[in-house]
Amino acid sequence: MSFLLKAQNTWENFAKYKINDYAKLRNFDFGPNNESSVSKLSPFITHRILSEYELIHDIKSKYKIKNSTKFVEEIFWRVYWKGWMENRPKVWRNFISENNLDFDYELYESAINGNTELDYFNSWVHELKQYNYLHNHTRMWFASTWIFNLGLPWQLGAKFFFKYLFDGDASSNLLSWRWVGGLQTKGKQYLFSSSNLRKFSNNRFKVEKISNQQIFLEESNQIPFEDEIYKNDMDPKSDNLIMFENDLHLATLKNLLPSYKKVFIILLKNEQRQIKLSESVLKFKQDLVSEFLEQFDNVEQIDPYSLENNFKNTNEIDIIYPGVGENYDFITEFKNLHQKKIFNLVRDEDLFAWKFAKRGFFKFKENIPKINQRILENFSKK
Ligand SMILES: Cc1cc2nc3c(=O)[nH]c(=O)nc-3n(C[C@H](O)[C@H](O)[C@H](O)COP(=O)(O)OP(=O)(O)OC[C@H]3O[C@@H](n4cnc5c(N)ncnc54)[C@H](O)[C@@H]3O)c2cc1C
Repeated sequence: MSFLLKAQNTWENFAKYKINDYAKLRNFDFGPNNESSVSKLSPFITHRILSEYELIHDIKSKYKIKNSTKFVEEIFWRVYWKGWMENRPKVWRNFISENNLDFDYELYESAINGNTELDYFNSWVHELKQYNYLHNHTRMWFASTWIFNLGLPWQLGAKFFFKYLFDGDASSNLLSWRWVGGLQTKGKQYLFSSSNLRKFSNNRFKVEKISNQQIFLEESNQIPFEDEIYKNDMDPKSDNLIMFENDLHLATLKNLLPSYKKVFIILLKNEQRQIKLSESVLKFKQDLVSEFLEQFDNVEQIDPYSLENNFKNTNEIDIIYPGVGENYDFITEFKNLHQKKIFNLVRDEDLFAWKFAKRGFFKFKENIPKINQRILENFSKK
């Protein structure tokens, strides 16, 4: 079965049979081999096999689901994190350039190998490596244990997640780790109790006491707002287009791509990444790209190293804007090295929603009805 079909089936099944219980059950992690209360759509949403906005549209117009507030809100957490990062891309740049971390290397090694004294933590490490996924509550417990119990740098935890998650995403991952650590909502750390762990793991993890160290993370530099991104739109400006594996949204790209002379897809290799990915994640990404390629005659995957050669005689290139993260860093470096002009194509719904993500989620949430309205308007034009 194709990934697109698998994604659509998973979504349909969830929307028809599970979304009603989502608010009640979403915090329970019943374990990787048990029926899940959450959608497990994140690997697809992260690569835009399904888009956040089409899910919202389906909920409102196709399935007409009434009891969906909590699920819609969670989808909007993703949109909010994306927007927050677009408004403050320096957070990503600081994260990538922070290489002088002071930590206990032996403890770090035992953490990433699942050999610590904490059985529950070890089991999450093995689960992450085996399934390339963790439930949201488990991600919160994991990050809290990593930072406050083991005393390891949050940046290394975020990189460890990137390496193994099929849904690894610059904004959701980084900002969630910062949120757990108390950097995102200043002074508000995420700590959990043994009773919380016992209840929401459905009695799988029974621990006497969760011990934490007194750790207070601080950020020395101010993080300025940036607004360059809002100068973009979705209109083609050149004859050639570059896209990346984290936006393969067939429904909205199928009309756009044939209008280009040539479209190139780039999937970065580990040598070109600041954060190295596991073989399984790279393979998953490659499989998604290969499936996408089959849909078009003028789309070709190219080796990132051959970019210079392919664009020897071209100065202007459009890209499907991949968001703050490794892909955008790569293309920015290429642009600067070879003096190219790059035009970012950014979707209207993204631009519309992101501008509300300058402060906390609760301010953003007040604007969800406006964003929903915009989604419905845009879908009715298509
Ligand atoms: C430390 C930490 C790291 C994380 N790293 C990532 C990451 O790299 N990529 C990623 O997509 N999510 C990340 N999340 C958010 C969240 O855990 C996952 O999106 C969710 O668990 C995916 O499972 P699901 O699709 O079954 O979620 P569901 O509960 O079914 O939610 C549906 C969709 O809503 C979005 N969503 C739900 N909860 C959140 C949330 N808290 N923040 C942002 N979006 C959310 C996702 O797109 C998800 O697929 C992280 C959370 C934490 C605490």
